[in-house]
Amino acid sequence: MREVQLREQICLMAKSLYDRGLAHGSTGNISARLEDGGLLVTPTNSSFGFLDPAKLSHFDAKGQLIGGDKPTKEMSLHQAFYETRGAKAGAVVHLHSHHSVALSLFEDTDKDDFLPPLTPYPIMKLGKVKLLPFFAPGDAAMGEAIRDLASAHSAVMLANHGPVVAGSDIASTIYAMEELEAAARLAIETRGQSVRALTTDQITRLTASFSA
Ligand SMILES: O=C(O)[C@@H](O)C(=O)COP(=O)(O)O
Ligand SMILES: [Zn+2]
Repeated sequence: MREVQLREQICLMAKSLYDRGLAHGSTGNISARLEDGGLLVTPTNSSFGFLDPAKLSHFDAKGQLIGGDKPTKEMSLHQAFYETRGAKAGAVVHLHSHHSVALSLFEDTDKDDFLPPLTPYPIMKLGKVKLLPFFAPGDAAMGEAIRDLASAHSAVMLANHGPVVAGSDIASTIYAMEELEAAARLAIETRGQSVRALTTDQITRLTASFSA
């Protein structure tokens, strides 16, 4: 996708998240790869509801900031996904979406498989979501934690903070993020009740259609 179109798409999709309450205030950040290897990134302290395509932070393929406003404080987090996932990574999205954050607060949440296997789509679109410990926002140690996973997960949940999803392009990454939030909501709403989860065999078959 050309730079002008990508700028428009980032702002349009961010506004859609904001309008539906998936991003509030100035929370969250988005980055997306340009055809020349550079990156477009949401500026720090910007609101998804009011992004200006012309003001997105612009990095060249060498990682030098060459235009736009000051980038998100989470650049080390985003960079770690691009470094470890190579050509598979075309976009990275981070939110503070409500139900995902709520699910990360429970002591008994599975750290290696954050979402309970209740429906197919989260498994097909996200694989296993890794629950990482709490890091202060902007802490470069988050990038190290992502590098330690060595591309085994395309989605992680930062405990007491929010989810981060990497994908091949901006649209599919945001759709996968929405799936994560919907699955977390279902997990919260059915918590403590006697529900029929997917079986191990069903999960294995669904996992086969996802490649991290
Ligand atoms: O939680 C935070 O502070 C950041 O992770 C965040 O969501 C927004 O920070 P900026 O992208 O620097 O505005
Ligand atoms: Zn955040």
